[in-house]
Amino acid sequence: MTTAHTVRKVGVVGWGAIGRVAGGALAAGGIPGAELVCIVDNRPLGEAAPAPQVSFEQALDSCDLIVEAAGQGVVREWGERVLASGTDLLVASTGALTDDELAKRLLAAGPGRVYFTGGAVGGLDLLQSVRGLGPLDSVTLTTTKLPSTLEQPWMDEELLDRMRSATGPVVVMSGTARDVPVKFPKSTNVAASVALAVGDLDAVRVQVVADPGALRTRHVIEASGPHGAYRFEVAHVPDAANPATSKVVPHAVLRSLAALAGRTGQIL
Ligand SMILES: NC(=O)C1=CN([C@@H]2O[C@H](COP(=O)(O)OP(=O)(O)OC[C@H]3O[C@@H](n4cnc5c(N)ncnc54)[C@H](O)[C@@H]3O)[C@@H](O)[C@H]2O)C=CC1
Ligand SMILES: O=C([O-])CC(=O)C(=O)O
Repeated sequence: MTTAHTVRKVGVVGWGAIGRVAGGALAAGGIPGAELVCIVDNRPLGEAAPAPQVSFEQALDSCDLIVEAAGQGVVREWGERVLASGTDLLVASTGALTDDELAKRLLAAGPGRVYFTGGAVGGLDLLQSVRGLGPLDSVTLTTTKLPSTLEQPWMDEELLDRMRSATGPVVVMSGTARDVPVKFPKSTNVAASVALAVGDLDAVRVQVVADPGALRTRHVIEASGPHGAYRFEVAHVPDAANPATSKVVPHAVLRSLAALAGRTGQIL
């Protein structure tokens, strides 16, 4: 049986390191079955943008899929309205889901559907599959980045000094996937993504490490339980303009869009 496909009309919210690359590829026809219809950003984008810059409300009128590539605040502020308007939402800032109430509301909202991109980490599909065998005993994530990408307004001078003068790795926070993405909102969404796969924010122990030698951003996921042991390690080249974000992330968004547009064979 053949299925009639409609072209997904995509709006990108956030024209930064992720949005520009993902939106640019969409505008160039890189994802069969999906087209870039509009862009939302709180900064003026000028003539060079490949689709009209519109308000969020206008985007909801013209799109059937919104890609969030702007920050956790946008998911908090707009997530439910996107879904209630019947528009699907692909979320990059998964850290917003550490708020249980918001997560419940988003997962219950509709008729639009919410999706999460795997972003900078791999292995989420397998970790999600493992849930079928029962709970894991231990899940850890260690994220190592350049110190400048981890500086936060809540840090005291002593910690900032240690990070800035470090000659080797410095642990800047240890916590759970519930605590960490709130403290590093632009840098540790991956912790929430691992927790989404495992199904438990509190079960995922996270270490955030600042390392002046981290020319590549590393994420190491280790998990074990009665049924097996799992280890996924990535070392990404950071985006040149925004080294907090790994260069691969817009391509993870594009992969998610290809799956949603449903035009290619796909490992889901
Ligand atoms: N799941 C994952 O693995 C990853 C997730 N992220 C998430 O994606 C977000 C975006 O990442 P990048 O593109 O690297 O950031 P970026 O800082 O390069 O770009 C963000 C863009 O969003 C715009 N923006 C911010 N707030 C807005 C608002 N309220 N309304 C409209 N536009 C707004 C900014 O003006 C900017 O153009 C990050 O903040 C982070 O939460 C980032 C990297 C990996
Ligand atoms: O891009 C990365 O490596 C991870 C990142 O910034 C995030 O999870 O927010």
